[in-house]
Amino acid sequence: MTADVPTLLLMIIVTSLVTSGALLVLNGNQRNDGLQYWAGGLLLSALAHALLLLYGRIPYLLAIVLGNALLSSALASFWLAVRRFHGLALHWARTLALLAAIALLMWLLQHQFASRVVIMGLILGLQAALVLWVLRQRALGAEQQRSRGALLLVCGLGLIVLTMLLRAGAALFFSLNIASILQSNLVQTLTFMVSFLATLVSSFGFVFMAKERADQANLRLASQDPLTGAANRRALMQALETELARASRQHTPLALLMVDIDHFKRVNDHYGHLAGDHVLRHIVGVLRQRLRASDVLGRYGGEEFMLLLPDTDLHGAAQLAEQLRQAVQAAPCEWQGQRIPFTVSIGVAASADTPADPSRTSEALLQAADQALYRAKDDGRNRVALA
Ligand SMILES: Nc1nc2c(ncn2[C@@H]2O[C@H](COP(=O)(O)OP(=O)(O)OP(=O)(O)O)[C@@H](O)[C@H]2O)c(=O)[nH]1
Repeated sequence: MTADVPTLLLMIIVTSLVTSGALLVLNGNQRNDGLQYWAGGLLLSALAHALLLLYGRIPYLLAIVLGNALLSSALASFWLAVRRFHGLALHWARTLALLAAIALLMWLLQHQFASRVVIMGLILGLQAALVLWVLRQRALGAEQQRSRGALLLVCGLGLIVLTMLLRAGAALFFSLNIASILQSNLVQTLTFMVSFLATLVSSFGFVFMAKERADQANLRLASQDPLTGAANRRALMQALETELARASRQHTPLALLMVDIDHFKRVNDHYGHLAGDHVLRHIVGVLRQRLRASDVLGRYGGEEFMLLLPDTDLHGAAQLAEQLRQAVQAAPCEWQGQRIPFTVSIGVAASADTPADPSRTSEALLQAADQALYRAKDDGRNRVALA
């Protein structure tokens, strides 16, 4: 079964052009995730296939020498896109040297179709394998392991590697029985059919990867306090409900600490609001150093922070609260060469470990910790009070 090669080439050209245009519009000028390199690669691929399609009607130099160099530069552009996506250096000199070498080889092999097929098959296959190599190295990161986009991209690139190596092998060990790039046979049909599919699949994969990254960034923004980087109030409330449900299921205690900076207004009035902001970031750093990975720290509002301590009872939480109070006092904040001493008051509450306990609602726990905090303030500040 064979298909008309010029038709297949046209399909690749149109698909590459449309996808490239869509990517350029989608990307705008804002993002830096390599989409513009991928779009550039698709444009180069469209141009390369157009030149190959014109073989016989335009000079050999344009159709084959430039056509193959552009084909290789399309894959080089995909490689640059993936490197840019992962924040790796872009090796322009190596890329240009490869393209020059391909042009020279194609010129030297003017009358040897089979040799050209073998060499280009090997080069393009290896280039696609190089892109896979970058992805493999990065797959160790947590973000990539779960990425469905990366999986699609790997499938598309894998198809290119396989097809190009099979094409090179077919030309090397069997006769292709054709004399030009535009003639049809099984190998030609498979090559261009799979190239068409691989272009689509890998482009979808790369766009998904960019989208997944943007989604993650949005999720982070939606759950983070922009000033301190701690969880924001919305994320805190969500975590409180989740942890309460877990504590209830597993019959474990859950502690909640309300940490409030004492006389923070004076810090602002005396050192200025920027210094006040710096103190807020500083205290998050001090608190974080003493927490477990499962603890949740967030900014409840203004100069008030909330800490959720899973699997911790009132006694354990009170001990930690006292350590935190002392740590804050012992680590005054440095701001433009000045030391800004400050203290905190902490209210501690915990849900008991019996499922029927009425303190197992978020409102009850919050209210208890809040009341304890106000007692700590009333009793003179810089202290811990238990609910
Ligand atoms: N710099 C800065 N200040 C903030 C921010 N959010 C709230 N504040 C300030 O925090 C101060 C809170 O003041 P108060 O509620 O009177 O509390 P306090 O001065 O800490 O007194 P006590 O809590 O009673 O010890 C106000 O001056 C707010 O302007 C912020 O994001 N940055």
